Amino acid sequence: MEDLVIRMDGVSVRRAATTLLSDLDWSVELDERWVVLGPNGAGKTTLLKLAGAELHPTTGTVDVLDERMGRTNVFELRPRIGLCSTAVTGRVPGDELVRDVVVSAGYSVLGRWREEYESMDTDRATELLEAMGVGHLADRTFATLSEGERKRTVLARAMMTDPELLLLDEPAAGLDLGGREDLVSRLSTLALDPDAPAMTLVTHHVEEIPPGFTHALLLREGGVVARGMLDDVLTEDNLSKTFDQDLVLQRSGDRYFARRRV
Ligand SMILES: Nc1ncnc2c1ncn2[C@@H]1O[C@H](COP(=O)(O)OP(=O)(O)OP(=O)(O)O)[C@@H](O)[C@H]1O
Repeated sequence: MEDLVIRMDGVSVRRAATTLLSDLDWSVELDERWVVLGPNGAGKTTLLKLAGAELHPTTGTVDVLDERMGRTNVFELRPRIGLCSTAVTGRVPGDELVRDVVVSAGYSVLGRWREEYESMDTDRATELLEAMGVGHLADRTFATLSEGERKRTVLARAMMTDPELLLLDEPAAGLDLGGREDLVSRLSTLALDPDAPAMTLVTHHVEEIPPGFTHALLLREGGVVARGMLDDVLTEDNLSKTFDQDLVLQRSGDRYFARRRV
């Protein structure tokens, strides 16, 4: 697969009579940063679960980091993938120290299980928390953090294992305007770093696309509306089809804004 980090061929996911994803082809290269955009129920989280080796397709093939789903040991594969989602945030025990939330990722656990971690690991966790602007909160418990601080902590955790692929499921959901802008800016710094892993970010909002993201996949009802380079794919026409609304799309510098045409 050479530089391909994710490759999906003819992928469908079905549950009883419901089709969550239908005949999807998609691939992500090492240096690409993808945004997956679509309305509620479009299949975005299902797609991310396939990429995160948490779900097998009903039909078709999924290769992640050169491993074929169904033929590989997912427990060996998952530490190579950084996952940042509300589901992960929700699984963190409230009494866990913020530094331990990050450092425990290196041991593939949530919830402190060792009295002492290696000091190299604790140093790296502290560095990552500082890079996310929450270094000063390292000795607080997770339950005492604001939503924005929790998201930044879980992002630091996702980076702890030095992943080859970073998957972000609605990282800005639930944040206030300042929190969203802070996160978009930190994700932009990461996206523009040539040493950062390949990234895929799921969102409902074009305003949340961090500058530096290169590609977009637009999903609607489990199918692809458009896919390719961000500038080519993110058009008024494609966005209106995706969200089934007559939308106006504006670009200001390297950010996008959308609203309904009145
Ligand atoms: N186990 C299941 N059985 C039946 N339907 C399911 C199952 N899991 C998900 N779905 C349905 O599949 C569709 C796609 O779900 P998915 O969570 O991937 O969408 P999404 O694009 O991430 O949505 P949202 O933006 O609301 O998070 C939804 O309509 C959902 O109700």
